[in-house]
Amino acid sequence: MDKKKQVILSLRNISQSFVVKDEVKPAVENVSLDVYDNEFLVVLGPGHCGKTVLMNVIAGIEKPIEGQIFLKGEEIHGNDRRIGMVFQSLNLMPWRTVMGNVEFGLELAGMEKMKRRAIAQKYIDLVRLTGFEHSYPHELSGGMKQRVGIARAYTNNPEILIMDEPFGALDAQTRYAMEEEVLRIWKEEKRTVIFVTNNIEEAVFLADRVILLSNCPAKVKQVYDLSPLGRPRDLMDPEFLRFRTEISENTDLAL
Ligand SMILES: Nc1ncnc2c1ncn2[C@@H]1O[C@H](COP(=O)(O)OP(=O)(O)OP(=O)(O)O)[C@@H](O)[C@H]1O
Repeated sequence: MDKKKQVILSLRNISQSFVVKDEVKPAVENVSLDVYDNEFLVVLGPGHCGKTVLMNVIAGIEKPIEGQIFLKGEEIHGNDRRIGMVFQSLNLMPWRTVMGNVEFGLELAGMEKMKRRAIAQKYIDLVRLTGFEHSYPHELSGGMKQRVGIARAYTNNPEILIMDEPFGALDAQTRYAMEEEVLRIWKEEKRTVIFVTNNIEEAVFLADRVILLSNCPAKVKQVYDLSPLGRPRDLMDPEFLRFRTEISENTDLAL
């Protein structure tokens, strides 16, 4: 069987809701999906549709009111270290250097210094921050901070990496550059990536498959297989534009 098509993560009937001023407000409704090993999956949806809530549920930060999550066929409950996360607001520790931030997870896990430094250095090199090991977050540009966040996540050696709108706060040029970078890193250091965005072009540029979510509460509206596009992708290619238009016409407007 094609290795790419092995299911690594399954969501079954995931629902999440919150009580706001005595009213139950659903945020995610009955989401079921399979994620394949090593694929680049993009979860696309309008603003405030429930994307972050869904990612928090997968990462075990929130417990869903209904549904099950299976990792490699076994049900998981809550946080699992095989699932890592890169946030838009990176939560870098300003008092720690790039190295200090990247090695933090391994330090917490009690790994001795030489060993954890070697692993952290590998990922600092991978994200092309070699030479900035001793810099502090305030000395870095937005794109460089994202690189630190990516290196930190990889250093913890997750099998699945969730990236929740990592480039939402970047200017357009840096964003394009980081999209290329994230694909380069994914090709060099294969992991399953679940990348969240509300940007259709970004989704079509990056994804093996796009999961299109509806407006809040988030439901799976459609799944698009973009493998016919091949890689690298050209934003002006007629097939690229056809997918972009098709997804755009099917996307709910953010309320
Ligand atoms: N802890 C909470 N309590 C109450 N409501 C919440 C909570 N967390 C999320 N929500 C609500 O759930 C809905 C979905 O939020 P979520 O952050 O998942 O959206 P999103 O799709 O990630 O949006 P964006 O693209 O703007 O980041 C929103 O209406 C939000 O206000």
